[in-house]
This record gives sequence, C-alpha cells and structure tokens, in this order.
Amino acid sequence: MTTRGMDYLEVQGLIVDFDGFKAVDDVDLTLIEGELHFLIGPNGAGKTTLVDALTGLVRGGGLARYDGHDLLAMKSHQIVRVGVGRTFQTATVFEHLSVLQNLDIAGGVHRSAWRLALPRRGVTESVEQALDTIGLSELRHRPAGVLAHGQKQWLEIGMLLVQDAKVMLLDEPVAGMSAEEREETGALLKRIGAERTIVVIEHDMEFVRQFADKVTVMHAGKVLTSGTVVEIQADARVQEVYLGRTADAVNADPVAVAAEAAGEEA
Ligand SMILES: Nc1ncnc2c1ncn2[C@@H]1O[C@H](COP(=O)(O)OP(=O)(O)OP(=O)(O)O)[C@@H](O)[C@H]1O
Repeated sequence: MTTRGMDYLEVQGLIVDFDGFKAVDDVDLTLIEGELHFLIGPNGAGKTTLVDALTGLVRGGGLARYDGHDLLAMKSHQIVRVGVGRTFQTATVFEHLSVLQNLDIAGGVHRSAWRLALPRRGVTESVEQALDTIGLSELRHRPAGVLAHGQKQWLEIGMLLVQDAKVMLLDEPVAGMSAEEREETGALLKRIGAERTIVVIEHDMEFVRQFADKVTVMHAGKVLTSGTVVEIQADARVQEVYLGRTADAVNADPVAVAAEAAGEEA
C-alpha cells in the first residue's frame, strides 16, 4: 500500500464556464479519505461537470489539489496516474474483451511503455485482489459484454482498484440496478471506501440514505449545503430547489421530496 502523504482532495473556488454559462460556479469542497461522500442535486445542477473538471475532461478555474498536485493544470492521463479515477453514467468497459483483460489493461496505466510491450505472464496480485473484491473471480474469462448491468459497473470499479485510484469519482453507479445489486454495490463501496476518498453522484435517495457518510447538495452550479443525511433532511432549502416550494411551506422531509422529484418511492 502506498502512502501519498495527503488524505483528502481540496476544491476551492472551482468554476467551469461554458461560453459565459457557469455550469460550476465557485464550488468549495473538501473530500476526505474514509468518508463515503454523495453529491446530489436536481438535473443540470453541475455534478457531472464538476467531476469532469476534476478529471481533466473540461477546463476548470480555481483550485483542485490532491496530494500536492493541482488537478486543474493536468491532463486526464496524468490525473489517473496520481490516483484520481472516475466512472461514467454508462459503463465504459471493453465489451469484447474478458473481465481479466479489462482489468489488465486498467493496470497498464502504471506500467512503462517498454513493459507494456512485454508478454504478460499470469495474473498480477492487484488484478487477483480486484477480482475478489468485486466478486467477479468466477467470471474472469467471460467477455465483459455478456455481464449483467450491475457486474459491468463493478468491473469498472475493479478497473479503478487496479489503477490504484485513491480517489474514486463515481457517476450514478447504481442507476438501473436491481435492489439486490444496489445493496451489494453499497457494501462494496463501504469496503473499499475505508482507505479511499469516494464521491458518488446519485439520484437514488434511498441509496444515499443508506450509505452516505456525507452529502453535498448542488444547485445551479453552486453548493447549496453539505452535511450528514440527517442534516440535509433538516435543511428546507434542499426541498425548495427540488420542488420549487418555499422553505417554510411544509414541514416535510427534503430527502423524501428529492426522491419524489426523481420519480422514486420515498
Ligand atoms: N459541454 C457543455 N457545453 C455547454 N453546457 C454544458 C456542457 N456540459 C454541460 N453543460 C450544462 O451544464 C449544466 C450542468 O450539467 P451537468 O451534466 O453537470 O449536470 P448534472 O448535475 O450532472 O445533471 P444530471 O443529474 O442530469 O446528470 C447543464 O445546464 C448542462 O446543460
């Protein structure tokens, strides 16, 4: 296990400006190791754009520092190499390659060009460990394309594990999953999150309630509020942004209202 000296990702005054439209507008965030941090907010709040900025997919202004690196000044592949990885709303595994091959390719980010060219013998320890952690050991030789939806998401998380990502930014990992797959994913994130910084963008409020240590609510590019699920539930502004109700209109549970807004059973 490597120690990188710093166990949090600090974001200060982050701005993403699309031709004058600020999709992310002066966001401050401190993301701490060992804390399962959820990012929620209505559609268009800027959640994915924030993650895009932290992973070099869009240009951001301000500061995003991890382990002494200024992520905003780096290219995507450099960001992966310092230990910051992400998943996308749609799984991006290589469908025609096996589970094992997908993991092996992901592990390649830390191999030099000449070592990449050498024939690979056996399965590395990190790949074996990742297979075990994501529960796909038995399916290692299957093409990723035939995996169930949930298993593809787990494979993506496994790819981040073999990349040795210490910061994982996951964009709606349980979308489309069965109740059982959600449970397993939550347990997986708790397991691997103890020694990592994990941020989950999520609309599934039941999942948030069950697994979040900390929740940040975004609205119109800004952080509306941050806290535990209980604290978020006590904040009437959250309810306001989800349904446009006034803060003191009803003494309702904002997280339940958010679930309702997302079309779920609260
Ligand atoms: N490349 C782009 N150019 C211009 N506007 C963009 C671009 N990407 C995103 N946006 C806009 O930025 C805003 C934030 O989008 P973003 O996808 O980050 O929201 P989100 O909170 O992730 O929403 P959702 O929950 O629907 O995924 C939206 O208004 C979106 O239309």
